[in-house]
Amino acid sequence: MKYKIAVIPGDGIGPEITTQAELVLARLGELFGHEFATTHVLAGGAAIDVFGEPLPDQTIEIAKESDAVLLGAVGGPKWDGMPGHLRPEAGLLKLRKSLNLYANLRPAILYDALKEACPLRADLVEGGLDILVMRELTGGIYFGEKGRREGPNGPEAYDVECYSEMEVERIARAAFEAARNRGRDKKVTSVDKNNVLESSRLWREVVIRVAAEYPDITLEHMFVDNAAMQLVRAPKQFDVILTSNIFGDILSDEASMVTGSIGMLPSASLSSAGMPGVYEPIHGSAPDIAGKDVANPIATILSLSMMMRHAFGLESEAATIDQAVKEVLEAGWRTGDIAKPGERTIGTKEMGRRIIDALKR
Ligand SMILES: NC(=O)C1=CN([C@@H]2O[C@H](COP(=O)(O)OP(=O)(O)OC[C@H]3O[C@@H](n4cnc5c(N)ncnc54)[C@H](O)[C@@H]3O)[C@@H](O)[C@H]2O)C=CC1
Ligand SMILES: CC(C)CC(=O)C(=O)O
Ligand SMILES: [Mg+2]
Repeated sequence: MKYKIAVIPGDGIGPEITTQAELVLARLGELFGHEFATTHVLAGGAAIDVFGEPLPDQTIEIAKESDAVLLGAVGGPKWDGMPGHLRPEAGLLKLRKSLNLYANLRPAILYDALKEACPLRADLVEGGLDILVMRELTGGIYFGEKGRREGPNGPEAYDVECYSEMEVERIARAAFEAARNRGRDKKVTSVDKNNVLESSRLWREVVIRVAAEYPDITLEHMFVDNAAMQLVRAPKQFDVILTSNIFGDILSDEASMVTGSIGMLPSASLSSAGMPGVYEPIHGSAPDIAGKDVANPIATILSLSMMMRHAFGLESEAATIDQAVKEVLEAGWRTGDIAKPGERTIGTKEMGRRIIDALKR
């Protein structure tokens, strides 16, 4: 079978990690007899350099014609001085909006072999961790009205947090469905700031309404400040965390570190309108380590596993990737971000090669 995949390497470590993921994809295709046909397109700083804008129409068109999109990361100091709407990050937001990718699934799993990379006390993560952050991705403050103006005390700036009932309803439904299908604690923790924000009060009302359709799922509510604390105090209490765009962005970075490193967390950004999903690591372009062959490619490789499952329904192929990653970690191979002090480390390319060698049908 042929699958069309648009690849957006992006900036910084983006090209290094997507290269490894593409090599995994090629080997997986050989093993299972699929043709994964990739087309490279530009977004982010790389697109600004060529086209003068962070998301050219051509990239959106090719993405829309594809079955799935694999993305590295965008952004970097070279483009930091650009006006907001022309920055690399604006291209990523536009891509998410253009494809209506309102549901961002960020699974934070602590692998057995990485227990020691978790900075928390061993008893807090005994038995492992498997949290799904369900982040709303096309609404909220990242997309609200923004601007500069003259205020009573001089120049000021504003960004508006706004959610419609429809936006909350569909992401809540995605979270309850996920909690049901995961078959774990069947619990959704909705994270908001309902004690202060009107948008959070609407969020909570809608979530409670949707919860009535899921009597088998336990719903609890938590303020975001408490959630940030609870994630390091007692992370095992979480099954599915349902939250807004900005809160999910922040909490998923925190959750990633609880599982060892931000270099481990994949994501799937999905729509329900027949658009292709975008599969990408949750981390950024890491300019501090770009071009040094030290970035961990596992988050990107695990994003491919999510692509196999969510875009193509290829469960065995997804399990093959997951198993290969597990075996390589169990064999003790580590990039710098998941290594103990003084432990021998391998680079991006070698980690990719070892995962490819471990792929077995
Ligand atoms: N999805 C995307 O394209 C995202 C883009 N960004 C952009 O990335 C740039 C850098 O942002 P930061 O705040 O530094 O976040 P970042 O996630 O790029 O890096 C944070 C820290 O984690 C490390 N790190 C990240 N990924 C790693 C990996 N795979 N292996 C090992 N270490 C890794 C970095 O070296 C850095 O020390 C900015 O321009 C930002 O706007 C940030 C987040 C997401
Ligand atoms: C441009 C940012 C919103 C990207 C980001 O930090 C993320 O999606 O995690
Ligand atoms: Mg982020």
